[in-house]
Amino acid sequence: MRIDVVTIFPGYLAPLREALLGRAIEAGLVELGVHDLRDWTHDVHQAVDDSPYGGGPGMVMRPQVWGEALDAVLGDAPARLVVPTPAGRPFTQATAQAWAGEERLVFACGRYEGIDQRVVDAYAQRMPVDEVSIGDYVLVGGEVAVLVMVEAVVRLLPGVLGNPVSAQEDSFSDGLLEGPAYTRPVSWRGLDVPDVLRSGNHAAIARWRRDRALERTAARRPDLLDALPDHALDRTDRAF
Ligand SMILES: Nc1cc(-c2ccc3ccn(Cc4ccc(CN5CCCC5)cc4)c3c2)n[nH]1
Repeated sequence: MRIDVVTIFPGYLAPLREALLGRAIEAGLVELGVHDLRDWTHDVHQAVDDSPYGGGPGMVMRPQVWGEALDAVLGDAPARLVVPTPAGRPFTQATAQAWAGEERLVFACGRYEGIDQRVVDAYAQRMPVDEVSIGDYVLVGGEVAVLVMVEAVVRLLPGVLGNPVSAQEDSFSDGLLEGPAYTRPVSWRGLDVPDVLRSGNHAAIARWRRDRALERTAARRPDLLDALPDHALDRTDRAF
């Protein structure tokens, strides 16, 4: 997979070259290009923003600069264009799974109050364009959202995770939050590991883990429980 990011703050994307993702890039599992939007300005001030038509607070990013940058970065290769925005469709694990199958992702990081809508509209005429939100809170720009989304997608690529089974067993994969996890020591600051986890009784352990996941999901994310298809809960599960 090739990933390109266009931003006025390329340094914000430096963490993508660290640790697991950095190793995936070095291993050639993913290619990453980070591009400074200002490279496509032609004025001495390198202006990328202007006042909003119709008034309103802040500034909007100019379409011309974005058009030159995206034309240059995209070239002729097909790609999915991703534009983070507070007004986007929710980015979920399902989105990450879907994008993990893409040959190419190009991320357009806005700043100010966002990017002139015609940039999305123009590229949507010739490629898939997703306006996505990573949560119901307002960031200062798209860069942090891109860090989140790239990490969620790249960890799903074959060969990236040391223990691939965990990508399948991710929380949200069975529709529930994952329950508590424990490791040594068996007792720590007066708190003990639940006996069942040391019993060797794998059926009991699986039941206990599912019960904790249901309990936690009911307490923290009842919306996920409501969204579960009927067959997903067995009679024992329905106690929660
Ligand atoms: N999930 C998520 C994604 C983002 C995000 C992504 C890209 C950009 C580019 C610029 N901004 C700042 C920003 C500030 C204010 C407004 C104006 N809107 C009016 C009412 C609520 C806000 C829009 C945009 C981004 C923010 N934030 N949160």
